[in-house]
Amino acid sequence: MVELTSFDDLINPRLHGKFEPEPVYDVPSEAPSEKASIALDETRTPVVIVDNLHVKYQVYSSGKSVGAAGAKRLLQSSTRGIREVHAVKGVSFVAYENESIGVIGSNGSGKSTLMRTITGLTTPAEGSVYASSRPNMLGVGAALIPDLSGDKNIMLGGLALGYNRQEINEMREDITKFAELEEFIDLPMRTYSSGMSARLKFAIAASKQHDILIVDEALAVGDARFRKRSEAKIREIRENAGTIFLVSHSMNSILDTCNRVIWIEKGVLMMDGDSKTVVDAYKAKKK
Ligand SMILES: Nc1ncnc2c1ncn2[C@@H]1O[C@H](COP(=O)(O)OP(=O)(O)OP(=O)(O)O)[C@@H](O)[C@H]1O
Repeated sequence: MVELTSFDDLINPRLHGKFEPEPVYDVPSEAPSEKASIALDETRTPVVIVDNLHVKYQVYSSGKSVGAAGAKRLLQSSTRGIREVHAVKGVSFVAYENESIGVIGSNGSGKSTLMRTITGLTTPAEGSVYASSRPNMLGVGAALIPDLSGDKNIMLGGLALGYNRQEINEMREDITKFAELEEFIDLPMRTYSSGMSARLKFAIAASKQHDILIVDEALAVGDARFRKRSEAKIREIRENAGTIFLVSHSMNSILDTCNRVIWIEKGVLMMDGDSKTVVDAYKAKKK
């Protein structure tokens, strides 16, 4: 059984000489809701534990999310016009090593919010997320620069993933090949079609072996053929002892790639089980 540790420990272990199994987040609410008890399978290695997770957004009624300036205004006189969106409502589950978990649900059901909270990008209102290592969202988009060539962007993306120059030089041919951009790799990325950029981003991000990887559908774009190859790559990452979450509206992708599915509707966990059972139940409900 692995020791579950907090993000703080992962970020700077030297600051945490003594191991204290703190949750990634633990924000007690004034009136805690009844906690669902989590059943752990003792025979397998848990890598992510989501315990009674609630996520809320504060939004202006204009639809804008409340940023730093908005939060300041919240402290001032009128708070009218601010609405709360309760995007994830008491979700609990345990993900184990080597699982490939599909995350499905209607538009706006809370899938991306749940994934962002697992990676630590979004703070929960209540509940906890525990992880054995830092979960990574597949994507290096933010690190890339459109005016630079695909090749230079491989270097940038690789550095963003933590590789050194020599390692990137050894990988660049494989990445270029996987992205099918051999003839275009010296051209600026802004001249690429959206499919070509998506392929390059996927190829760079997937070059790293992630222990816990989250793939949001929006990133797994490209044409049908590339989609098949990216699915195969996802399976390969999984086989190398990784755990993968795949958010998708394509039930075929989910059935081809995942051995377990979590179905969320309006922020509530509807079903968690083997892919076919959950996808069938979801399809039946959607009819
Ligand atoms: N940054 C944000 N600020 C305010 N509300 C948000 C924010 N992000 C998401 N929401 C709201 O939270 C709810 C869940 O959204 P989320 O994006 O997690 O759903 P989703 O299941 O991923 O949707 P889709 O399938 O359409 O991508 C929605 O009501 C959405 O409007």
